[in-house]
Parts: sequence; C-alpha cells; structure tokens
Amino acid sequence: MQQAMARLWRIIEPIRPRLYLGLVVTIAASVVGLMIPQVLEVLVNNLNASPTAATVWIAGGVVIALGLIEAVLLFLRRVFAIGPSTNTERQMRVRFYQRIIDMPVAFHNDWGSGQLLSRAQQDVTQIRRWIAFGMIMMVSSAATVVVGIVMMSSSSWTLALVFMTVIIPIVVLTYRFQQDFSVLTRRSQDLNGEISTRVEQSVQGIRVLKAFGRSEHALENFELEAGALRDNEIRKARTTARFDMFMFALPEIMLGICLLLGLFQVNAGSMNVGELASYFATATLVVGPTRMLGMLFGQAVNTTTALERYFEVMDSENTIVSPEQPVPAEIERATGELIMEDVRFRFHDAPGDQPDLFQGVNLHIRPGETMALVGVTGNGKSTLLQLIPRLFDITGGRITIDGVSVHDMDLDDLRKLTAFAFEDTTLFSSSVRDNVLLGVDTALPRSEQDNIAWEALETADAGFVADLPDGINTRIGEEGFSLSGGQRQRLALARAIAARPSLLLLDDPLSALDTKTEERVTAQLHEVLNNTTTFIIAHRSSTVALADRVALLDDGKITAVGTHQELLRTSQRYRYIMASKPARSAEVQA
Ligand SMILES: Nc1ncnc2c1ncn2[C@@H]1O[C@H](COP(=O)(O)OP(=O)(O)OP(=O)(O)O)[C@@H](O)[C@H]1O
Repeated sequence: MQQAMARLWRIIEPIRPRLYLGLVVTIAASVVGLMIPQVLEVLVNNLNASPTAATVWIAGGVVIALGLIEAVLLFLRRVFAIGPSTNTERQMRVRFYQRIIDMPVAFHNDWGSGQLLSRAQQDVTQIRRWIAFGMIMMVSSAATVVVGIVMMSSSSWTLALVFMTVIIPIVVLTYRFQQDFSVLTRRSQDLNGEISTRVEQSVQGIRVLKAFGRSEHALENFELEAGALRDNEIRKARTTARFDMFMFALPEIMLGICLLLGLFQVNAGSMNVGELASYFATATLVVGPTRMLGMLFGQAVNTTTALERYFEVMDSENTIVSPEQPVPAEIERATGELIMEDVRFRFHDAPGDQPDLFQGVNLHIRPGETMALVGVTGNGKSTLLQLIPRLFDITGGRITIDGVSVHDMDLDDLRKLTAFAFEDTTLFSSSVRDNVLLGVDTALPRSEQDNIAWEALETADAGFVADLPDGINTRIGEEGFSLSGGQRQRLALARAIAARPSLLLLDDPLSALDTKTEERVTAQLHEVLNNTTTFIIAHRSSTVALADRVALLDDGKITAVGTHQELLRTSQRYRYIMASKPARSAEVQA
C-alpha cells in the first residue's frame, strides 16, 4: 500500500502546491466550523448571567458569518483541487494509452482488452477522486479530530480523555477492515475487467454467436461472471456495513457516556453549562470527521488497488524498442532487399518441450523481387512475416533490410520501410480515406494524399468506394462491419500499397475475393509488385502466380527456393502442398 501511494506522491509533485492550498482552506473551513461551538459557549454563559437581546443578535450574526466563511472555503477547496487532479487524471490516462500502444503484440496476446479498458477508465478515475477529495479530506479530517479534541479539553479535559479512548477500537477495526477490504476490492476490480473483456468479445463476435446459436450459452457465461461480481460486491458491502456500524455506534456510545459524566460534573460544580454545551457541540462536529476517516480508509484501499493495477501495466517490460543509437535509414533510396540469416524464433509462452517455431530460416529476397511463401497451414508463415517489422522479436539469427539489421534501425524508420496487409483485416471506425492513408505522411498536401489513396484503391480494385454514400469520406462502421469481407480485404490491401513501402508484406491478401475480382486485382498488383520488393504468403496458386520466386517453409526452415515451375519439378513436398490448396479458375498452368 505504502509503495503505490509513494509513487502517486511522486506523480503529483507538480500539483502539490495547489493541493496544499486546497488542504489549507479545508482545514481553515473545519477550524471555522469548530469556532461555532465556542460562540455557543459564550452565548450560553452570557445568557445565564445577564440575558440581553444584543448578545443574541451579535452571537447569531457571528455564527452566520462563520457559516458563510466556511462555505466559501469549501468552495475554494474544490477550485484548488479539481483542476490539477483532472490534469493528472488526463496525463495518467494518456501515458497508459501510450504505454499500451507501444507494447509489443505479445503483451496484447497476454492481456485481455477488458482488463486494459477497466484500468484506463475506472482505476484512473478512482485515483483522480482520491487526489481531488480523499487525500485532502483524510488530512483535514484528522486535523479536525485533533483540533476538536484540544477544544473539548478546554471545556473538560476528563471528558476529552474519555472521548479519545474511542480512537483505540477504531484504529484496530480500521486495520482489520483494510486487510479484508483490499482483497475484496482487488477481486472486484479484476472481475470488472473480465466482464469488460467478455462484452467486448461478444460484440465483436456477435455474428459468430448468432450464426452458431450460441447467444444463450454466451449469456449463461456472462451471468456466471456477473453473479461472481455481485457476490463479491455483496461481501464488500457486508464488510463495509459491519465497519460502518461500529464506526457510527462507537462515537455515539462514547457521547452518551460523556453526557452522563458531564451532567455529573455540572452537578458537582466542576464544569458550567456553557462549557458542557460547547463540549457537546464540538464533540458532535468531531464525530463526523471521525466517521469520515473510516470511509476514507476504504477509499485509500480502493485507490491503492487501482494504483497497483495501473502500475502493473505501466511496469510491464517493453522488449521491442528502438536501439539507443539507431543506424540512420535512407527511406527514399531503400530497395527493400531482405536477408534472413539463421533466424530462430519461439513464442515466449510456448511449452518447454515444443521445438522452436523457426530453427534457422535462411532467405534472400532481391531488390524489387516478389517472393511467395508457401507452407502447410499453421507452420508459421504469418509469424515469419511479422518478425520483419519486429511485431515479434527473433530469438536468434539476423534479419536485414538493405544490409541493416532490423534491430539496429529506429522502429519508426523500420515501419516506414515496410507495410503489412494482414490476413484478418482490421479497419478502424473512421472514413475510408483515413483507413487507406494510415501509413501515408500526413504532412503531404491533401490533394496529393487523395491521389495516393485513389491510386491504391484502384490497384486493389476497390472502385466500389466511389459508390459509397460519401465516397472516400464515408465513415465505415465499427471495425468496418458494414463492408463485405472481400471489400474490407481490398481496403486493407490498398492501405499497404498506399504506404509505398520499400518492402511490402502481404499475408494472403486475396483470400476473401471471388475469382473474377481476384483476377482483376492480380492483374493490377503485377504493376505495383514489379517495382516493390514483396514478400507474399500464398495459399493458392493464383497468388503464387504473382511471384518471381517461391520459398517453401517446412518444419521451421526454408527447404526450397525457386520459381513455381522449378519447385514443381524438383520438390515433391511443394507438389504435395500445392495439390492440397483449393483450386481456382485463375490457377497458373504447371
Ligand atoms: N501469440 C502466439 N503465442 C503462441 N503461439 C502462437 C501465437 N500465434 C501463433 N501461434 C502458433 O504458432 C504457429 C504458427 O502460426 P501462424 O499464424 O504463423 O501460422 P500460418 O502458417 O500463418 O497459418 P495459416 O496458414 O493457417 O495462416 C501456430 O501453431 C500457432 O498456433
């Protein structure tokens, strides 16, 4: 708990002066509030001695003035605390977002999106509430209790001492409460994350759920998780209720005991009525902050859990970063020549007894050449392509583009040199234009950007864009659901082409196209591929036809490289793999 709070303390260093001001005005408001009973004491004693209307008017006026000052001071507390705390909230959220988009793909494979969502939203909001309210109120409540007890002791130190004894059971209870509540809070926050993940996955996969009639099943699973959260929330509420009960009862019981003792003291003449009235008015004011301290302790526990969850993500190690002194890239003159030397790779979560996915891949793609990659399903073709822009890092060997190791390049440069069209197309809920121009320099004049977009769309045979309601500016639905699979794939292909990379990486880019469309795209692509070094995963011989040479990936190695004809002639394995691919009308002739 201390460590997380200490880190928060360092984060809020720039806004501390404003928070101190907030604290000062809050304590001032409490002190002003505590002065009201003192006025009451003077009033009661004066009325007892010589009752006059003037005394009543003056005392009433002073109480109203003190009340107004207290209200203004509380208003100022918000003014001082809200601005800086919301700034910190924004800053923490932005850093969190930056962190998760910087983290490698492997990190996102390990973390459920709902866990990240709930940390970016609920946890950061909880932290802001603590900075703006909890932290200040905790210090000011403690100060009010201390000042109140000092004031009570001026009326009767014995009664003040009796009242103080209530603090001992409160400290013990608070400690035990914190132990139980922190476990329950962590569970609730984690369950919230799991529920967010489930909602997100169900919305994304809604068509699959419906098509397979699994909505009921999904609902049952969701009910289980929602039920677990509910049970945990009830346990939390019960723990809080027990704690609150004692926090309310203990001070009240103590006040009752003090009242009896006070009356005895007045009766014995060791205390006057004014002092007793002032003591009780102060004690009543102190009871509120005493209870508040208990509630704030609960908030402190929630905040610590939120901070731990936040830092868990922020502290995750990012292994895929730019080198400290990158080799300057000549992006304009790059040819995209790719060399893989003895490349080895295994996923970090692969079982220990499983061999490496790549056990020494060697491959040379010449400048301007189009190389197809062929292999049986699931043998690592997509992964091999993803090693080039360092979406995953190789565990051995070397990959170079134009003679420079991808590990020696700045990541931004590396990703400008390459462009990727993934097998499962992801489109953002934004305009077609924005989606296609994702890899294009935003500093270019708009007309030039438009030309690039239209050219790429034409190459990818995505002329359908012109017929959309707003043409290229049509906003596509979330994840591009309103487009067909083939249309989405063509937009993703256009996006890779528009980036005009030196090395184009295409993961089976024509798989969702019908035969006629595929023929048209293939014809157009030939032009682009003639001038760009391209590495293309091919599941069908129509895609292989685009390539100058073909590489065969088998058992973690490239076992054969040659033209389609050569491999058909020389490799039995290649003949077997090509024979098992689905036949299409655009097949190349053997
Ligand atoms: N993030 C991951 N963690 C662990 N294993 C993974 C991960 N991603 C993929 N794999 C495994 O690595 C192997 C290669 O996957 P990959 O997607 O590269 O194959 P592929 O040849 O492209 O498949 P396909 O031909 O079906 O598209 C598969 O066995 C897959 O289960």
